[in-house]
Amino acid sequence: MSHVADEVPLTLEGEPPKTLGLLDQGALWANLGVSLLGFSGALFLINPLGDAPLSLLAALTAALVGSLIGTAMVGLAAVPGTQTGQPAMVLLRGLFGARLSYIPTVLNIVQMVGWGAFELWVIAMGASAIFGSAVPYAVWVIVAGVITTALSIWPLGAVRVLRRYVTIAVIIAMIWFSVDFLGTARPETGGSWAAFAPAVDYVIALSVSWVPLAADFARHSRSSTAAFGGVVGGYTLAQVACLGLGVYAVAIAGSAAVTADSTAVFGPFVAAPLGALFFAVLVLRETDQSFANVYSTTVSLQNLMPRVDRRVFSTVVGVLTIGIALVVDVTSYGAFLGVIGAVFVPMFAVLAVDYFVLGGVARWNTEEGAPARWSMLVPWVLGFAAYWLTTSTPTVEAWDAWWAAVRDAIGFTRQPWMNGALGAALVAALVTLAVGAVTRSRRRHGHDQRVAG
Ligand SMILES: Nc1nc2[nH]cnc2c(=O)[nH]1
Repeated sequence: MSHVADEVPLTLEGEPPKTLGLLDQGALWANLGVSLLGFSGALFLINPLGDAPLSLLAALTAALVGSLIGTAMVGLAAVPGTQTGQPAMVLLRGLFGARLSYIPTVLNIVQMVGWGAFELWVIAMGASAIFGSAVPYAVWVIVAGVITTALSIWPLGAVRVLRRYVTIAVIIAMIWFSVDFLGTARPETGGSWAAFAPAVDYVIALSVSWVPLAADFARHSRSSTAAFGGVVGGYTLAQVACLGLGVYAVAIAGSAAVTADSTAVFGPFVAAPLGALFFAVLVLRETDQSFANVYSTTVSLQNLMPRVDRRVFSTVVGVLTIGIALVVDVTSYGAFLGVIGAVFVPMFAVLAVDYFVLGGVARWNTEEGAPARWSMLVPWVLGFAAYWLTTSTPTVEAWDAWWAAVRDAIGFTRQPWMNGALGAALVAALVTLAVGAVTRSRRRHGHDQRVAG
């Protein structure tokens, strides 16, 4: 069924090739960890509350701790993909049953298309920072969208290109900018650790946005160790480097300027000696992010329509993300994308506990007729609620006020060290264990009655 040797089969029915080793996974995830969006994100890392800047050491420690916690979750979501050979949304058939898995699948498609469009926007803004206004925004969006679509049609080839050529070019560019920025700037840091927990919170949120697509690539891993190690090692190293560089870039550009316009952070990169050249490497490489999103949308659509050629989906989704990036103000999508973790983090915590702890690995049913498992919705919904009870990320006023009222009603006080993603994962995991214990004791009781009768 495969149209190219060692490529992903065209429909869900083909056997996925297991060709990605630790270096391939590490290269993929290291490239996903360096993001043009991450440079301006350093603003929130250094001063997440707006009035208590961290010291440089505190900020870098928060970047490391938050990345390790976040990527541990992404890594756990990846391993069942390696073991079953199934993409992320198909894995959810084993958790909820085939029909119920369509609900998170549709949500995932909406968020991945949003991320894809957001990435095309940031690529176009990065290119405009290099070339000025001579080339219109729309042209860059279309060029980036076409590259993204091509990469999505040859996904394993794309990962190989990342490993062989792109990673080394990105490392050189990052070192180049580090040497230049360290010589030019003093980071705008304070001396405090007071906002350490909110800074970790922010970095966890950056990392866990990748939870829903981890298995889409891990299904091609040679081993679970390669998948888990590639995610945690590659992404953590790269994200800490990206945020660290961002701290200096924000200092050079001025935090007020970056607060007013996040793309102002690109200025210091372009202004560095040979900066346009090395920044072009980072901008071109950003297509790995839009590719990951478009490809993940493609395989998610195959959970709904398993026999449709994935190249058709990739082309349609590629065109759709181009269209959205051209006509919608994608930055308004940003807030929605930041909080979608509330849906997927508890869901994958339920999956991890059911799969690894409650023996799911031996009975995981990813068939098209997998029966519904309504009981698994309970820990998911409670984990979702726990996210909103514990998070300090503001969203829209009415929604935040509603959750503040719930907190009051149940007498729960949110502490500054609490984290939405961790709270959601913990509650979802514990409730899954409880549901598992009840189900097991019911089954045993039924068995005893049958034996007695
Ligand atoms: N899923 C996803 N998460 C992200 N986090 C930062 N950028 C992205 C992206 O493009 N997709």
